[in-house]
Amino acid sequence: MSTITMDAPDTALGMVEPVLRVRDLHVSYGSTAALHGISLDVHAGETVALIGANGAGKSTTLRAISGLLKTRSGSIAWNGTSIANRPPEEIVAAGIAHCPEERHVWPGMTVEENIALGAYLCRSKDEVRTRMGMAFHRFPRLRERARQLAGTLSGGEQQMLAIARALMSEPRLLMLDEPSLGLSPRMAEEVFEVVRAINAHGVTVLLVEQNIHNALAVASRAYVVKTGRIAAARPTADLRGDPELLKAYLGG
Ligand SMILES: Nc1ncnc2c1ncn2[C@@H]1O[C@H](COP(=O)(O)OP(=O)(O)OP(=O)(O)O)[C@@H](O)[C@H]1O
Repeated sequence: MSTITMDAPDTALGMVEPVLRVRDLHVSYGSTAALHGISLDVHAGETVALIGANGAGKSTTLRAISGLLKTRSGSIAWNGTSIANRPPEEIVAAGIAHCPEERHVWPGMTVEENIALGAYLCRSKDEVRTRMGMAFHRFPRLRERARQLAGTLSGGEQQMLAIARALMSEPRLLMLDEPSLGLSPRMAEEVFEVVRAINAHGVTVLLVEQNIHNALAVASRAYVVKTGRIAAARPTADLRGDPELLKAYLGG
């Protein structure tokens, strides 16, 4: 397996300026290094997956992009502007939303109240109402349960709720961390249908997913993350059609 050189275009998209450009990113938890030079590009309108074993550094990469973790070195550019180490709320305002692995819905609050939490950047009640209407239009199942406590929703519904809340900031890039975690295959398929629909509406998606089948089905390109580094960058069609290649990257 060869390590790719990120300055060389890894697809035909390499000729187009990416909306998100990460270069040589190093991140540590205290004195323990987790990322050892991650580089990746995401282009407008793409769905890109980060795949790899547990502990490879996928979630850490998303957390650094969304400003939840400080970077030690390297760069993160969003539409050509550096966002590395900016406060998370500034990054949300710039158009990047992060739906973390732990869904973090507030169980004692209603569905409606949980969604409204995503609207903290809205300037008026009217704006909140309009975006709430759009959220309920997109997620009719949540509309039916608007007054229900979030803690009473199924795992899949809670995931939809977390996505609906993230969309309240009207992001241009939605980062999803393990959206199918703990869901039944049917529920996971529903969540991925939602992801496809969001992407079809022009939102770029960066996805971390342990379920390789789901990741390769929804994304057009994938980065394989291995011990804090990018081991490969491939169109998902290549990986779908070549189980041996996938095995070589992911180790079985
Ligand atoms: N809060 C933390 N404190 C200390 N080390 C951490 C913390 N979170 C992650 N790590 C370490 O950082 C490395 C990368 O972890 P990360 O969670 O980014 O991996 P991942 O690829 O997302 O895997 P998973 O699917 O298990 O979440 C691992 O060695 C992990 O143990």
